[in-house]
Amino acid sequence: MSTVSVRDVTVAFESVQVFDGLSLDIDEGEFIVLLGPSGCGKSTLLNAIAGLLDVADGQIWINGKNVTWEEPKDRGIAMVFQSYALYPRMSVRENMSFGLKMAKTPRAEIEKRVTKAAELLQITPLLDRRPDQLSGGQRQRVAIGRALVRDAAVFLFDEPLSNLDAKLRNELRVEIKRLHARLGKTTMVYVTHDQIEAMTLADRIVVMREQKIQQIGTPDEIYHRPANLFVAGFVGSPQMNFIKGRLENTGEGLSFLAGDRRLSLSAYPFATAPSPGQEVVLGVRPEHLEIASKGIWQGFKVDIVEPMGADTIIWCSDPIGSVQVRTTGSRRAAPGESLTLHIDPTQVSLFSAETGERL
Ligand SMILES: Nc1ncnc2c1ncn2[C@@H]1O[C@H](COP(=O)(O)OP(=O)(O)OP(=O)(O)O)[C@@H](O)[C@H]1O
Repeated sequence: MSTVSVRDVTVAFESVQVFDGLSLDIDEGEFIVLLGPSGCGKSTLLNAIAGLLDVADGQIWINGKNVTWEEPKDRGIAMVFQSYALYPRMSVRENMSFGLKMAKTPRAEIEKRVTKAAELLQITPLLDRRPDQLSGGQRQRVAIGRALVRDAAVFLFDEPLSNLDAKLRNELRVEIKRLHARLGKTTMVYVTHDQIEAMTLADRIVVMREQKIQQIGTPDEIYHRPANLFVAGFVGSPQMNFIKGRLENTGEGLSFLAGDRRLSLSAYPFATAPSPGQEVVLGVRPEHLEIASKGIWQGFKVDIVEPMGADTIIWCSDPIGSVQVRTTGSRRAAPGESLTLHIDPTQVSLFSAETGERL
């Protein structure tokens, strides 16, 4: 059953139309991440689900109920924003209780929920402190706790970790994942432009660009079978290598050709019927360019070597374009050295040069 259903939604800001009939179904208990560059419409979509802005057309359903015209507080959702927005003069306990008090929840029930949320987030020892006596990470935990006590079926997060330093962000990311697992059936919709957060947290990622959904898929699908050149280039660091070329029928069946480089595509799982002569872009992840002792892709010249600890990134140049190779941390190479690369054709992605769509 879908917990959140966005049906053919259009949003307009005065003269600017943001979505034109956007639809998305989110299942009960799913962790959905909305991922995309600044301005792609992630927050607008989240705010439309939350009821913080009106839709011009279409419907929003939450828990089997049409909530398109319901107030945010009546939608069965809880939100966590980038800025914690805690009340500075109230203790953590009071901050977490405030919304429930306003809703006239009985005192014993408030106490029970705050105790449980504090335990889940490991902030019980902080309950009597004020926000200015907390670190950034602790404040964001309190903000999550304040959402948690609402016992909502759907949690909406808008870049909740982007104000934190890298170490805290990693810690809290793991906490959020653990929280989702513990809560079981709670649906989470999480906005970020950080692909690591998206890959590690999501059951499914929704990749957006210019207010349109580009692809919806598991992190594995998004990473290994990107639907188009945009998704392929946006997800993955270092970025996927792109090599321009064309499809040709050779003695080995259909092949990719770029300059005098050739790759047999007999094992490539084409999603659409390929046409020989077609201009294409070959996409290959840096970790799928293997340094080999022999092979047909010889003579790639090493430009720069970046030792990263766990792995090494080697930048190579070639008449067909420059590529980045990800190899083991202990591998070294000298600038000017010549490398032979092996590519497994089942690990590559092919895109139409004309449309950018996956072939
Ligand atoms: N109040 C508004 N009035 C006019 N245009 C708006 C308004 N809010 C958002 N937009 C436009 O809608 C588009 C989507 O914005 P949105 O904030 O949803 O993007 P985003 O992906 O969340 O970006 P960011 O990561 O920078 O927050 C942008 O082109 C933005 O300029």
